[in-house]
Amino acid sequence: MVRNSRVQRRSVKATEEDVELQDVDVDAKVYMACILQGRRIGVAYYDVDTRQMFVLETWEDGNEQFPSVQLIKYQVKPDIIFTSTKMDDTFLAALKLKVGFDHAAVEHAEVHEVRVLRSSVFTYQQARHRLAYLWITGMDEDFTDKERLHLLNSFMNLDSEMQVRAAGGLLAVLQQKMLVGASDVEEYKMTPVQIESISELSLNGFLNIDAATHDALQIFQVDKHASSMGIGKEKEGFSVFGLLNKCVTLMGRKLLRLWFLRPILDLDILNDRLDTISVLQCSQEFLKDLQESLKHIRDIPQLLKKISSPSSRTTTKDWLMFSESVGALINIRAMFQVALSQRQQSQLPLSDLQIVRKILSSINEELVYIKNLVTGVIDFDKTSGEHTAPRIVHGICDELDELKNLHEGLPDFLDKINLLSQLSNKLHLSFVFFDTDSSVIIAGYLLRFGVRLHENVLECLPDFQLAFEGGCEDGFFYRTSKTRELDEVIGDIFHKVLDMEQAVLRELEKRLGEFSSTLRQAANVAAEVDCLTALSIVAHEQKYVRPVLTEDNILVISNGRHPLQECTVNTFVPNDAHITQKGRVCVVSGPNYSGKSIYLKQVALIVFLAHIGSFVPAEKAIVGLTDRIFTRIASKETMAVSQSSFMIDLHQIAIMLRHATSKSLCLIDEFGKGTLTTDGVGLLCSTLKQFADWELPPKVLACTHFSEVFNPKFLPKSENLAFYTMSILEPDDGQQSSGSIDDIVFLYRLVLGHAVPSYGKHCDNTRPEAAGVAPQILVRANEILELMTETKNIERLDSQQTAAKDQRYKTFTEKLLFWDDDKGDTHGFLSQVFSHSS
Ligand SMILES: Nc1ncnc2c1ncn2[C@@H]1O[C@H](COP(=O)(O)OP(=O)(O)OP(=O)(O)O)[C@@H](O)[C@H]1O
Repeated sequence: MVRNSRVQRRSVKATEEDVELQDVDVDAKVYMACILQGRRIGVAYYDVDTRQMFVLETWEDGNEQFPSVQLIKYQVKPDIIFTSTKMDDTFLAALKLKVGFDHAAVEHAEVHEVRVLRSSVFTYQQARHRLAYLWITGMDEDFTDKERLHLLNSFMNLDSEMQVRAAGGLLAVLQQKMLVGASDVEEYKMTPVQIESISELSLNGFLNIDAATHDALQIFQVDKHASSMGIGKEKEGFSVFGLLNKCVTLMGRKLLRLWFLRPILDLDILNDRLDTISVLQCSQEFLKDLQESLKHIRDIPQLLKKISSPSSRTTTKDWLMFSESVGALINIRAMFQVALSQRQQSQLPLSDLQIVRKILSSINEELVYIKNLVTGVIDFDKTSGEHTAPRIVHGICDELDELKNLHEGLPDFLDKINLLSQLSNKLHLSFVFFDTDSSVIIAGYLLRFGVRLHENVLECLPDFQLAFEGGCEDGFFYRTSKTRELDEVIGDIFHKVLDMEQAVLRELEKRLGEFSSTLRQAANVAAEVDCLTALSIVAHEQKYVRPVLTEDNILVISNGRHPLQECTVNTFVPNDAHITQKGRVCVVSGPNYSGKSIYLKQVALIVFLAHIGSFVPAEKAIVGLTDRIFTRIASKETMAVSQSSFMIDLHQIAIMLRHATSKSLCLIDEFGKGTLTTDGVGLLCSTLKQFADWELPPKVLACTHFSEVFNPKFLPKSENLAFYTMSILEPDDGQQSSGSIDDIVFLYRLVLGHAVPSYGKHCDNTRPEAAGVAPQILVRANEILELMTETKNIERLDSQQTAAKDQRYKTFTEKLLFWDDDKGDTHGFLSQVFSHSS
């Protein structure tokens, strides 16, 4: 019954969409859907031949050609791309662009079609609904909705909104064309076509990191505003981004965020960034000066948008910021020119750096012209306030100058007339001028009398006409032939001046529009300089070193540190990592609190930072290019599918096993502890075995408390497996442990070998105490542990209450034994016994 109603609901939706989807009359090999929201891009594509669907969520950097989209198109080669009606023209143009890496390739590139579908096809709810009822090979017919959703979640992350929306939109088209079936519609069940698999697409050229990994590694951390309701701006909390973000411009911050979101694999670009940091960090003085100049650069693209928009009015402040920004750009160029002339002899010439070339070519003479143009037109001295309309300098237009002179002399002129008129007829009258800004909507010159003119007087003055009375200048205001004459001769000078100034401003804005691409390019270069300056400052302050990036599939770190953790402890113990051909699956054991998780994360963070082009917290690091970092670290509630913590863990492992390649880095932190120990051991050992069986496994770092992993019956020996432990100092063998925290010294040092699993009681005695666990619980835990180790019976725990009860029962039993029914008083005996027991 329930099932039928669902079929009905679905059919209604299908007909609504059919209105538009009917038009999809193409026969293609590769169908793709691509949508954009803010800077997030969602992509899904389906290959008809292999019946595989791929999804991807990525970020764009604001470049109008959308390079990631072009890269995906180049990789996927779609015949048709579907997108939503809500996409803007720039994005549509980017989707339509033919792709190829040189002119000849573009010439010969296949033309693909771009079709726009109603935006509702791409809503998250509809998309998720469609995905939820999708038939994928391997799905059992008996699967419940929940089971199907769980399986789907192991194929793709249902929390990634954009990829879900793109996939849903694409499915609408595919279902319309009967290319794929849905599990809840009978007629589709007849169609044997199913999707073979759904996978997350790895974007060639990028180190792919999902949100869970960002979270686990604390790459970003947003703190809500401190106000109780969380209202207000969010700010970056204690995170790797927060640590490295020493940018001083908004554009720099945005770009650095993008570098963090999309670490790259291009060795040329990465090495160039590293070269730049090497050079810059040598001169702290230069870095300081550079940041001083950068601070004056505002969000140039935003200012340009305001300047070129016909609907928004610019203020003096906008022009001041614009002029200062251009001035600062010119200053930065000058600083590099001076540095270039001084550093010719140095080992790494500045002129070899890409960023220096960009500065010299993008911040060119045109910017000097722009700066002169703006300061030559806008009168920054003559403004009445930052938020008022800008004024124009003298000397731009003769007519405007004349009017301005007249307007400036107007108060004197009116005073003279007033004086004359008062002298001539001794009446309290004056010439006043109202403009439209005044509370009275009247423009022009009026004659003011302190009293209303009598009708007899007005009869003698036929050209006098009462305009109005009162107003802010108390009195009676008349138009006369003389005031009309004044209107005609000098008129509304103020507004004429404003109009003419606006016209000059529009001309200036138009002129600047011609240089908008130069300005944008210069702004992009400034953002890059800001990011590199920030990374150089951090590299110097935190004593990071330059990593060696290599195509070889290895990872060698000497004395690596955790960038965040080292800021929070007095002495941080550095550790090595050595992953080359053998022993790529590293199992790290050790007691609680011995530094296992920190070690895993620090290795991943060093790899991550190297792919941004940053120096890394280590003494030496050779980092092989990595395609993805996977994590099974802290379980986090997910909104897309209601899952238990253990289910989330399983999904993370499933995604890892499905998508990892030899070039991936996988972090597994205590997988299997969220279920029965036996099940957990089984799952962990089989996962590690699966990786160890590869010819060249991914680089795996797994930490665990399960001692079974050392038993070859559970985890067969393999040269791909390597065992490490976090060393601790225990009391000498002969010495009796008091079981206190002081007995163990955590050395936080990774060494080869196994951890003998006798740490339990030490750990139980140490950290839980620190975490506020009551001492009696710890004592009892120790007792149980010891009895279990010695395979003895665990006796009942005696308390005062149980002892009192025991005593009562004992007394009762004794009395019962000595009682003789023939001799005694039965009634008295019973009342005595029951009064005791009650
Ligand atoms: N290399 C190090 N140098 C100094 N202190 C460290 C180091 N590594 C870890 N620590 C300290 O030890 C604490 C615990 O580390 P971590 O969480 O990695 O332990 P763990 O072995 O993973 O514990 P558990 O098994 O309980 O998860 C950290 O919060 C930090 O204060």
